Amino acid sequence: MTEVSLRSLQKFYGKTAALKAISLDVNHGEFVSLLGPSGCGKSTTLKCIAGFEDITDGRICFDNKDISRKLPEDRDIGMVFQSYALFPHMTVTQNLAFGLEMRHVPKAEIAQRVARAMEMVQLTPYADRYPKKLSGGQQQRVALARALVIEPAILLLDEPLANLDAKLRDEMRGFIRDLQKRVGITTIYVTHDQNEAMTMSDRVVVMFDGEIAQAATPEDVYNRPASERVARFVGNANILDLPIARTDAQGTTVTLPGGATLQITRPAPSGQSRLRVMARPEQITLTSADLGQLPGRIEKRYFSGGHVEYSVATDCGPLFVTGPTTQHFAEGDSVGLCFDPARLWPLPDAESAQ
Ligand SMILES: Nc1ncnc2c1ncn2[C@@H]1O[C@H](COP(=O)(O)OP(=O)(O)OP(=O)(O)O)[C@@H](O)[C@H]1O
Repeated sequence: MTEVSLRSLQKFYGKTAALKAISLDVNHGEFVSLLGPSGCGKSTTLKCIAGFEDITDGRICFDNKDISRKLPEDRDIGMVFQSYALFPHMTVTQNLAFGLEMRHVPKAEIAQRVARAMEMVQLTPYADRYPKKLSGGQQQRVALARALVIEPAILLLDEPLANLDAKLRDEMRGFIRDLQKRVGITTIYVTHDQNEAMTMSDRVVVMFDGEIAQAATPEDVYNRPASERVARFVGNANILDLPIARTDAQGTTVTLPGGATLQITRPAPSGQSRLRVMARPEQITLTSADLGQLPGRIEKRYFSGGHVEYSVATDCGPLFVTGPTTQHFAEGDSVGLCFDPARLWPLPDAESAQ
């Protein structure tokens, strides 16, 4: 297991700054996802770590050794891409053996390691098949086995599930995560799918415009976003801009339109007259109009299987709320909204000004 450190890593393509001095430590055996919109620099980060792109400035260290100038083949990395990039004229066995043959591993050992890798990804019955006779998920498992069979120190995965249909993607998510835990390999995973990042990772690194906006556990990124932009990118976020009634040792008290107050016990920025707070859709409950802290009217109702989604018009703007299927509100109904102040998250200063 290897620790990966990016130290003030910069990458320019001509005048385009793809990475603006990013720093990140990935621990031994950790599964870290790079998450962000298209063009934010996720793939560039991965390519720099793999050595497929030269870096402009900064350093990349594996176990504290600077490998920034090493050739890709000397970095001890396994990589899986969105396009499986299997050799079409080789069987599954031959695809897996190729990297080991290139490394002049003895024949008997190749046979053993290939058999073990094939078993790991449950493809033993398909050993003699050619890639075009395999499903997308099976091909992706071959790609994964081919990366792992060389027993690399680090596994890099660039949107490996993007070409699979939704059901297969769900299956492969669990499969990759279980395999990674079993093998214990340090893994960096690129995705623009927040569900994928949240369900698979020990830590999620949210990137915008070549910079790291937050690197934290999935729970922290979701419940305690570092900025309004992170809050809006990761899941649905209701942002309420509320006047501060008072700040004291107990926390910050804000006033909702209509007069109800909420005491926010989490630390809030000081010296402001207003506070922007985030409430996730499932952190707001709907009740009858006379009982809620904020009055509203159901504008839209969407049944989505496990729960119901509502768009509710309020004096704080439209709010997105999810509720249980056992509770029924119809479009046009007057409702009351209740907030749990312990779960409201005050957003930092800098973003409040935007
Ligand atoms: N070979 C290249 N030449 C010039 N600019 C590039 C090159 N590769 C990437 N870029 C630019 O660098 C920035 C980061 O690109 P990158 O591919 O890392 O983004 P990404 O987050 O992986 O996006 P996506 O999710 O669309 O793959 C973008 O502005 C992109 O246009």
